[in-house]
Amino acid sequence: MNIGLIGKGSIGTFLLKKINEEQLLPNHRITAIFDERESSRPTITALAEQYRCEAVFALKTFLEKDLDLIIECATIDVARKYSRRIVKHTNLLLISIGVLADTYFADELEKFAKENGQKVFLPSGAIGGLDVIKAAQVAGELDSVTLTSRKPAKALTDKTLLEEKIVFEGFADDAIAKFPKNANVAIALSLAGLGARKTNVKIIADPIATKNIHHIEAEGGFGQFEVTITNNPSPDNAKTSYLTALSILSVLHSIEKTVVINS
Ligand SMILES: NC(=O)C1=CN([C@@H]2O[C@H](COP(=O)(O)OP(=O)(O)OC[C@H]3O[C@@H](n4cnc5c(N)ncnc54)[C@H](OP(=O)(O)O)[C@@H]3O)[C@@H](O)[C@H]2O)C=CC1
Ligand SMILES: O=C([O-])CC(=O)C(=O)O
Repeated sequence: MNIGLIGKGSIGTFLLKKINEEQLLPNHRITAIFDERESSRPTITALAEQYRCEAVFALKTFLEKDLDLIIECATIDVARKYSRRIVKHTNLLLISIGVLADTYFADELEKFAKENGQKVFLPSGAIGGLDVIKAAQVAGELDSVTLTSRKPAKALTDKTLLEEKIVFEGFADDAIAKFPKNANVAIALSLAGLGARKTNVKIIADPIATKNIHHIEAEGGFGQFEVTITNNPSPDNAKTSYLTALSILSVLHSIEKTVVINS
């Protein structure tokens, strides 16, 4: 598969290393990196040279490339800006899943993808248990879902905290509006289950925590479910759990398989 990449941060550079340098997924290769900002030219050019792919500075050129999939690992704003045009040309993997909290945008993206025979892949990111939530929801056997995220205080606030503080309590769509770099998991959970207006979220800034801990509780006709994941942070971005990038590799790994385990 020829892959196009948007985002050269902790996830983007990890993918370049694993896929192009280490060839962890022999059937996949990142063939182009895209960034139209003038200020990014030197970095994108250097990365393209290092990882033997092409640096592309115009969206039109990027979309004309022979790409089977474009991976967005940048920001919600980037996802909002480019996704709808991307799915008119090729498949899209979104990691800034929070963009889909805007239901008008999400419906339009789905419509454009469908009309053009493309898929939108949403990895499980920094959480697990979406298989359970999806299975419970498919026949309406899911009544409540709550996510409690505990992150190092400095990932969530500029203020110095001496003790832990609940910085958000409410629904998932408000969580992502307030914490666009920390609550993508809340929207992934919403999409798997009850939607962003019915998924409860609590975010705790913890001055002692060094890991990103997500606790999911759900119940309904299926039974009760609880899972806690204690994520190591990415080496280059403490806000982002390392598992997020691994979950993208996992989607790529499954994409061409004949026997696929649901996740
Ligand atoms: N779904 C999930 O479970 C999770 C999702 N995420 C989300 O994944 C995304 C990527 O995370 P991560 O790699 O850690 O973030 P980083 O901040 O490390 O990297 C983001 C990259 O996007 C680049 N970028 C910003 N604007 C543009 C633009 N207009 N065009 C092209 N590139 C751009 C940035 O470049 P520059 O620095 O030069 O501006 C940077 O290289 C984020 O949105 C994050 O919130 C994170 C964790 C979990
Ligand atoms: O990486 C994490 O632990 C969660 C995160 O930032 C997000 O969902 O945006």
